[in-house]
Amino acid sequence: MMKIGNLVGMVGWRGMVGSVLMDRMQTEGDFDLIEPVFFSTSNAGGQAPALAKNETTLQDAFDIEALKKCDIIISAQGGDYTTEVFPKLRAAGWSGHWIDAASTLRMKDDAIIILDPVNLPVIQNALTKGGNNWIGGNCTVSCMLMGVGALYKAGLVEWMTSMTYQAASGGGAQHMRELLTQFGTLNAEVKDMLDDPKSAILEIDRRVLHKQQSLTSAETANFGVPLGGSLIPWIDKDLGNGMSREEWKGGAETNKILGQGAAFGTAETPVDGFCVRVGAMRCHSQALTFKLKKDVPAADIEAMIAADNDWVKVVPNTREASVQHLTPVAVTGTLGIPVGRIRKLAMGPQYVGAFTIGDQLLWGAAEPLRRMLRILLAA
Ligand SMILES: NC(=O)C1=CN([C@@H]2O[C@H](COP(=O)(O)OP(=O)(O)OC[C@H]3O[C@@H](n4cnc5c(N)ncnc54)[C@H](OP(=O)(O)O)[C@@H]3O)[C@@H](O)[C@H]2O)C=CC1
Ligand SMILES: N[C@@H](CC(=O)OP(=O)(O)O)C(=O)O
Repeated sequence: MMKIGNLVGMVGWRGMVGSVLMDRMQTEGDFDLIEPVFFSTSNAGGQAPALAKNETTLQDAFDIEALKKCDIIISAQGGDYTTEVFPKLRAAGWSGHWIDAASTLRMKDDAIIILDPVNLPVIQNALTKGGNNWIGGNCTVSCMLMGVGALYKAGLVEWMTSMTYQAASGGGAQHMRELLTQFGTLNAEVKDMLDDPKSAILEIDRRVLHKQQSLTSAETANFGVPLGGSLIPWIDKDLGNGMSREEWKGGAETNKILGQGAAFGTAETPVDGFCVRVGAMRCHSQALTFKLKKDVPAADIEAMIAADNDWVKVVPNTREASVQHLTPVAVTGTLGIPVGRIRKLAMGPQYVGAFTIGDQLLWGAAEPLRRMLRILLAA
């Protein structure tokens, strides 16, 4: 295989996912290895970030000729951009490597969902065969597999169901702002009563509910309904069969990442559950139930999970450890993937429960992209 060049187009670098990506790339010294070219959909000709080396102005992210010069393009710009630009770029004969955070191309036959601590052999196999479309997985799926991938790799999982608690950031920056604004609005509504220790809690509750139920459409513009002090049991599109698109991704993407299913000539592992938006900021949490193919002692399960990769951490199944280390507040901004609450369930010795959390902007979005860049540069 020919050495891959290091002219790397950066698209979507100033968005929320892009900013986390830029931060991680600087921390890990990725820019020392590449010649970055920064693109913009809104400010072509403007000043590129200080990290730019030769090309210090922003290039037009819709200019196919400019994009074609890149050996590798990393996009965190979003699905609409991918839908518009990627086909034109390939149609224009570009054979470079496309690394993308958006879901648009994930399930295409010629695309690999990248999560190298879990599926490096799948990635390397595709690279050897000339693969050049590398797509980051759904945040919930990626964080889940970083935590409990060991059980899948060991061929132990008969099926898994996940109940998710997904953060506001999954919807984007405006959703995070909306959640915090709602919290502020609710607090303001009862501030006088909270300041008075003798005030009646049921009256506070009544006032909060009334406020939640009377939020204006501007105050719920992003989520569509109140999230502050509530939850939303549906994420992404309605597939019309009772399933949300986010729930569908759980099964489809998990199997594709693991290199199993019809496309690989093997059976799929059933993975299904419910995806729920909660008032967390940027960590997705999930309660998992496994049916294992055989009875494996809980201590062995813990040991397998702990040994799987450098980021997973088994949290002892005690109250103290769980409330300290198994929360979005403890995990946000870190690459750590804690897995706790591991225990056999009442249904029988093959049934195991676990709870895991991941920062959905790190392992859930940015980190697999920059690691794929490193894999390409080392190839
Ligand atoms: N949000 C998430 O949790 C996850 C998102 N993804 C995917 O990543 C992609 C991007 O998501 P996300 O980062 O949330 O999108 P953002 O909306 O934060 O950024 C996308 C683009 O919007 C433009 N933009 C316009 N106004 C601003 C502003 N005030 N600040 C920053 N950028 C601005 C920028 O483009 P320009 O510089 O060209 O103007 C930017 O690159 C999507 O495809 C999404 O599916 C994947 C996993 C998780
Ligand atoms: N859908 C996820 C965020 C996301 O961007 O997912 P995907 O990359 O699969 O579209 C959420 O809302 O939490």
